[in-house]
Amino acid sequence: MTDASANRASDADGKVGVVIVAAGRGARAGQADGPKQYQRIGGRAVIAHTLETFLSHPRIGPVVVAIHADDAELFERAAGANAKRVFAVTGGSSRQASVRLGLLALRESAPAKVLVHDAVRPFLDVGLIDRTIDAIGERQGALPALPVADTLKRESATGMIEETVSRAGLHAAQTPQGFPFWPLLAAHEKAHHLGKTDEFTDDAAIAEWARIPVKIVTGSPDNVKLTWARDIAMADQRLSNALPRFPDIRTGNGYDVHAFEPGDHVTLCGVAIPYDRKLSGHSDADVGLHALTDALLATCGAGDIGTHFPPSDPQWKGVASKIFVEHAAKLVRERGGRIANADITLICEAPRVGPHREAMTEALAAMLGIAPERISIKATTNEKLGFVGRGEGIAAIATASVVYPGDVPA
Ligand SMILES: Nc1ccn([C@@H]2O[C@H](COP(=O)(O)OP(=O)(O)OP(=O)(O)O)[C@@H](O)[C@H]2O)c(=O)n1
Ligand SMILES: C[C@](O)(CO)[C@H](O)COP(=O)(O)O
Repeated sequence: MTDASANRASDADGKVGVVIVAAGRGARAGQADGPKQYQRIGGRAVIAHTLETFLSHPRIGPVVVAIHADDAELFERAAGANAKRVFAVTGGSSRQASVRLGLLALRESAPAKVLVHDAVRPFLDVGLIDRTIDAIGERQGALPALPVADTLKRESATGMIEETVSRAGLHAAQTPQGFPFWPLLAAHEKAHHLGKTDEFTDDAAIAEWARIPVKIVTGSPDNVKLTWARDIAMADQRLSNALPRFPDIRTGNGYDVHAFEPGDHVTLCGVAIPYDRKLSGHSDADVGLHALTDALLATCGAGDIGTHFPPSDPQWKGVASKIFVEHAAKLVRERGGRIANADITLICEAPRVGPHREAMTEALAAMLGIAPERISIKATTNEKLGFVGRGEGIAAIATASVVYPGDVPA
C-alpha cells in the first residue's frame, strides 16, 4: 500500500475516485490455482488489465482496490508496479460489503464522484468510463447497461417454463457504475447499519433503494464479466488473437561441390545432360539436389544429407539423388511444413544449363510437390577463377523457404 497522500485527490482537481472490488472467491469459475481476478489472460492477470485502464485515464484520481485477506501476495504480484499506485484494503464477505469498505477508504480523499467496478471486467474502455462519469450528477448515479437481447423465460420449480417475460425496457447492468461519492457512501452505510449487508448485487440497486436516481448510459458489449472458466479461456483467446503474430517462416541454405571425372553426362537437378565428363560421387553426384536436400533439412533442424544418407552406406551407391530430396521434403511435411519456394544456383563453366532449365524446374516441382513458379534454377560461371573456373568440378548453392504451423514462440 502506498503513502495515502501521494494519491489523494480532492474535489478541487475534479478527479474521480474509483473502487475496484476484487475480494471474491470466484467459486463459479472454479479455478484451482486462485480466484479469477488473478488468472492470466493475454499474458497478464485479469486485474492487471483492469487497473491499467483506470490508472492511465486522465480523469481518474485515487483508486482503492478491495482484496481478500488471503490475497495480498497474489495482488502484489498481479498488479506489479501499479500496486504502489492504488490503496489496497481488505474486502468483505459480499460484493456489497467490499464496495462499502472501499468507499470508506476513499473518505479521506473525498472525491466528488466515484466509480465502482468489478475487477473481473477487464475489457472496459476509456469511452465507457467517460460516458459514465459524464452522466453522474449531484444526486444522480450512472449505470452502463445494454438492452437485453434474448427472449426471457421464467422457470418453474419443476424445470418447466412458467412464463415468457417481456424484455421491453430490460437492460443488463455492467460496471463501472458511477455516483456522487457522499450519497453512495451514505446509502451503503445505511444498508450496513440496517443489517442489509449482502442483498444488493450492484450499486445501482443500493442507489435505487436509497432513492438516488440512476441514469442508464450505453454499455459496451466487450465489457463482459468473467464469471465462468469458459469466460476466462475466451478472454485469453481474444487477447492472444489481438497480439501481433509472427508466422513460423524458416529459410535453409545448402552448398555442395563435386569434381569431374571421365564420363559422358552429368546429372543436374534431376536432368541428365550429355557432356564429355561426369561428376564423381557415391550417388549420381547431382550437386544441385544435394545442396537443396541440405537446405530443406536445415528448415527443420534435421541435420544434413550425410546424417540421413551416409556415403559409407553401400545402399546409396549410384542412386538417383531425387530420393534424397524427396526424403527431406517428406520430413518437412511430417512436421506440418509447406515448402514456399526453392532456389538453386549452379556454378560451372560448362555444360550450359539454360537449355535444360525448364526440364529441371519440372523435375523439381514433381519432387517437392509444389508449383513450378515456386522453383528457381539459375546458373553462373565462376569467371574462370578457382577450381570451378578451371573446369575441375561444379558447385551449387540452394535456398529453401518453408512455412511451419503456428507462430514463432515469444
Ligand atoms: N465478497 C466479495 C465478492 C465479490 N467481490 C467482487 O465482485 C466482483 C463481481 O463478483 P462475482 O463475479 O460474483 O465474483 P465472485 O464472487 O468472485 O464469483 P463467485 O460468485 O463465482 O464466487 C468480482 O470482481 C469480485 O471479486 C468482492 O470484492 N467481494
Ligand atoms: C455488479 C455486476 O457486475 C452488474 O452486472 C454484477 O451484478 C456482479 O456480479 P454478481 O454475480 O451479481 O456478484
